[in-house]
Amino acid sequence: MTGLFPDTRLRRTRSAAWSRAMHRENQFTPADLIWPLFVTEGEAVEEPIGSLPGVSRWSVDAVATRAKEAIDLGIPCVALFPNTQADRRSDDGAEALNPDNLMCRAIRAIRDTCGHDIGILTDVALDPYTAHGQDGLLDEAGYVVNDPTVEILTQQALNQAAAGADIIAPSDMMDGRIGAIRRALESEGHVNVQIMAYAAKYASAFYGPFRDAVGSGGLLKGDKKSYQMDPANGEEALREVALDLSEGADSVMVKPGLPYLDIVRRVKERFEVPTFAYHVSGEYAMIEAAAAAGAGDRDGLVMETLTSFKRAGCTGVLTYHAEHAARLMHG
Ligand SMILES: NCc1[nH]cc(CCC(=O)O)c1CC(=O)O
Ligand SMILES: [Mg+2]
Repeated sequence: MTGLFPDTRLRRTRSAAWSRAMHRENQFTPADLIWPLFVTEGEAVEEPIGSLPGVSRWSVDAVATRAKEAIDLGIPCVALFPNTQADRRSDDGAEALNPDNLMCRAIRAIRDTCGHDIGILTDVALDPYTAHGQDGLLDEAGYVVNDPTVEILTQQALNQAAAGADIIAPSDMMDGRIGAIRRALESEGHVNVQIMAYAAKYASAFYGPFRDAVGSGGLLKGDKKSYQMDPANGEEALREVALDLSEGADSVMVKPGLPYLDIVRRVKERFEVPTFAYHVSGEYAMIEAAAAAGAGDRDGLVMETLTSFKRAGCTGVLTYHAEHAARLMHG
């Protein structure tokens, strides 16, 4: 092991840039990024999102252009989130099953423009389509019912796969949905469509700007604590991950990111499977607010944060900083 001072001086290997580069244990690369894109109606539309400075909603044609840029930046995957018009939302979220909904049109536009040079990840949950902003169906008491929701989510996943999605990412936290979706994908011939399970997703205060972005924030009454996890729990996250893997998840996600790096580390060490983190909207907004207030250097904050995800054991990170970080890495 390590000897004593002065034989051992840990500052020796830090004394020059070449040496620091040589001894660096983790390196974040553009291939570690998943770029989230919000989709809205119209053509040639860019709508800035107030609570997410620097992030916009894009019309379908513009989303395809962004995906092309992702390829040029070496980003392997984009994640799509639709801002469904109010008049297409309903209590049962039926728009999620429409083969011509915003999500499906965006998938097809990206495929037309980019072929198979980029992965398309699609979120499975009903909140962008429900009039009440919850991720599933409600009973009379307003409780989100599990099994009937899983049936709709399964149809939603098939709808996305039929449109050309590569990775189905259920973010709803219903029990049993991974197995149901996997079986349905297999029986419909989508054997190579992956599932990235939002396995350990917490009922977090960091999702606010996202709900503005997809237009469900103002609609949501109450909270999501009857399905998303209690931020106080760690062992339960390992059970969630174990179940999703046993049901056929190809990779798992921990969400949010920074406040849950301990969970990332425990999942990675316990299961040794591809493990992703969702660096969520409120975390992005926090960094942007700090930089805008002069409390830190934006580029430094962004790259240090992304590197911390790698160090914790992440295979990759879904982040609103994806485009900016990729440009920084390309110099
Ligand atoms: N199923 C919805 C969903 N998918 C991704 C996010 C949040 C992502 C973010 O804050 O960036 C949410 C919000 C929620 O659960 O209320
Ligand atoms: Mg679960």
